[in-house]
Amino acid sequence: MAELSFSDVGKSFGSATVLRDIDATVAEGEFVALLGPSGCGKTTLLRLIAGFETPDRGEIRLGGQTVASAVSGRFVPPENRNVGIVFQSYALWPHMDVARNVAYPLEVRGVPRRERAQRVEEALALTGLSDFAGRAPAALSGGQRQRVALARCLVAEPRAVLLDEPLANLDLALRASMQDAFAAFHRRTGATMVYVTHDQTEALALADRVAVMEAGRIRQFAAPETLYDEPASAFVAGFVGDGAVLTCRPTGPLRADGVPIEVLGQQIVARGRDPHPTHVCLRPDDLRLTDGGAIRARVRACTYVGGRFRLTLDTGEADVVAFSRARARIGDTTGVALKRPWCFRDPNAGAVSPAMEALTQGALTHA
Ligand SMILES: Nc1ncnc2c1ncn2[C@@H]1O[C@H](COP(=O)(O)OP(=O)(O)OP(=O)(O)O)[C@@H](O)[C@H]1O
Repeated sequence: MAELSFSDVGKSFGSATVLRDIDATVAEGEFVALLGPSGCGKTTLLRLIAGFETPDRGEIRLGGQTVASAVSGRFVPPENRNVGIVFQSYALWPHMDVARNVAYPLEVRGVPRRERAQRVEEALALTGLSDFAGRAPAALSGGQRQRVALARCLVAEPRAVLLDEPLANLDLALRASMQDAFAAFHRRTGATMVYVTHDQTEALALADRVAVMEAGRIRQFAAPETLYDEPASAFVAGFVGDGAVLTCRPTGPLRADGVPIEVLGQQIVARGRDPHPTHVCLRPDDLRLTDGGAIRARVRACTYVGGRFRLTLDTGEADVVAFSRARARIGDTTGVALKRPWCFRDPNAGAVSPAMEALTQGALTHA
């Protein structure tokens, strides 16, 4: 397995730039998800790694070797990259049984029969398919077919495994059990994996780190808990996790315990590192429903989410989301208090005004 890195990679189709400024490194053995809305460039990035597309800018390296470079013009074709790919469509041979499907990449390479049999057996065991070796793909469930595709990819001992929405065709229950299967597969093989999805639950559940993409750019590349607790932009805050993203304004210098801000008419000390935050991310857990809460909000929606209720609350200024143990009636009014939400400066916010600079000067000296 191998490290994968991108430096300043860009890609256009005609006049449309679909990837820009891609600078990232996937460590050897790391499980990374590419997450973003439809059309943000996830599949194109995957195709660049596989060698189905060439970059217009920058360089891609795999295991210390440059596999594509717009600078030197070097390009290693897909068949020489030793990268495994699992598509959502499985792409199995219908006339071959499971074992033969898995053996196929080794047959093509001329691997001797005995070694082939042993490697196929191992791959089937790793994916929990040992009992299905003699079955035809048509006699398998969607999840089992996907595992055959995974075994076939694994048997070739690729330097990296690329997965393009591999669970998109499966029903919800199967998706959950396949997520467990992918996680187990990753633990046992230590494979470097890049997993494309537009399903944030899947990305956050599976990946060591998630690259959140928007309009051809990686907006934040971090561990799931960092994306959730400390989003770097309004886009990431809104795209990952539940809750609301509101504008805020700093009310004083950065302190050791956080940033004084005003949001929803309240002065609070939020979590944060930027002295000039523009936005605050209110996760449901950042809100406390209490009669004494200074913010008055009207219940707009109440849905049961297993063990508790998810409330959408209209504060008059913006809608926020909170959890409640008790069911609430639509139209009821409740008090809301803010805990310590995360605040940040959105990269699109532009320069800090001199007035704002003056207000927030003296960072830490007043802490
Ligand atoms: N071969 C191509 N020629 C022209 N445009 C393309 C080509 N391939 C992709 N695009 C465009 O590039 C953009 C990114 O596409 P891509 O498939 O990478 O997005 P995605 O994030 O994987 O989307 P989805 O989640 O819908 O699969 C889209 O606007 C798409 O229309």
